Amino acid sequence: MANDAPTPQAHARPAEPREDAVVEVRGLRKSYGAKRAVDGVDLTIRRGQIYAILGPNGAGKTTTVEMIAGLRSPDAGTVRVLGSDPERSRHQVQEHLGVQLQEARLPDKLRVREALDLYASFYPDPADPAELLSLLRLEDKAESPFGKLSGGQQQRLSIALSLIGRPQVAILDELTTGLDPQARRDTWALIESVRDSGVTIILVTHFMDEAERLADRIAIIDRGRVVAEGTASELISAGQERRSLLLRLPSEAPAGLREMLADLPEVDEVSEVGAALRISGAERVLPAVVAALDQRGVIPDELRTASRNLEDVFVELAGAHHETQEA
Ligand SMILES: Nc1ncnc2c1ncn2[C@@H]1O[C@H](COP(=O)(O)OP(=O)(O)OP(=O)(O)O)[C@@H](O)[C@H]1O
Repeated sequence: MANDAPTPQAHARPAEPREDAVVEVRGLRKSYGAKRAVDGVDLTIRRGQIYAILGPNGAGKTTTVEMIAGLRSPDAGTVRVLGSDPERSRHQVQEHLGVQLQEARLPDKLRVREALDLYASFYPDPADPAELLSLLRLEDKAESPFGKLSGGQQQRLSIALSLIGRPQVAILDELTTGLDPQARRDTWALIESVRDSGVTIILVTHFMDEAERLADRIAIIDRGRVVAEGTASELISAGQERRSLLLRLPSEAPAGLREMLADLPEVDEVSEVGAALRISGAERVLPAVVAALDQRGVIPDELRTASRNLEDVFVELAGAHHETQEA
């Protein structure tokens, strides 16, 4: 936090409060030296939602939620959590906000029950640790030291700790990174039950399947800006004029066919998906590919249209410069 010199917020646009908005962010900016990490972010998060902040590594997600949690000072912009500024009304906001930040580690020897009791002691009216242990299916691990828990159990404990103060809003950052597929699915089910118990959840993730599966709304953040916002189906259906198809060529297909398809004016992108090619492009990409194959006497083993998913949206919006950004 060395670069967090407090700066005036004189140019911030005033927040327009909305009735059921629990988090309102307007014109949020934050730089680290010359690096603009967050570059004018607006967000409205309503009560009872799972709201995903989705973006590639380094997009500015963590910096954004750290400002929502009052852990970093914005250079400009406003944040309201339950109507209050998390920096100026730190205690008031922290009482209602649970935060589970990326890769939070506890001392290896600290036992699960001790960790819950310790965190509970920070709050005037904490949740019952026994209830949380049962909600997170950690009852039989209550006496286990943190260092002896599996990755999934450690993750569940860190969720439990973020919920111990009975928060109205919980921020969960990179929740399922490093978990195996079953543990991820278990964690997703758990997050849904936490949302159903009335907690608004801000889920920071770079996993598209996680956002698509869990979130009521999604903000896609790229290079410090919100590049798209809506429900998963809204994001997927915007841009339907683009089409994708899956093509499996016969083994005797002439060499150079892939390059020939990539050069068609209707084709934007050709990528490999297992043994097949995924071809994306303009509305007329399917007839163009069929005609080009027919002209060369190639009969495909398989050719079908592919339904668009959040990954396609993400690649279109944030994918193009992702690698250069990381370099
Ligand atoms: N304390 C810091 N000092 C300097 N630069 C930082 C600091 N924290 C983050 N950055 C830079 O700011 C940009 C945004 O980082 P941030 O962690 O907010 O992104 P992110 O989307 O959460 O990515 P990740 O998932 O990789 O954490 C990145 O380029 C990062 O390198």
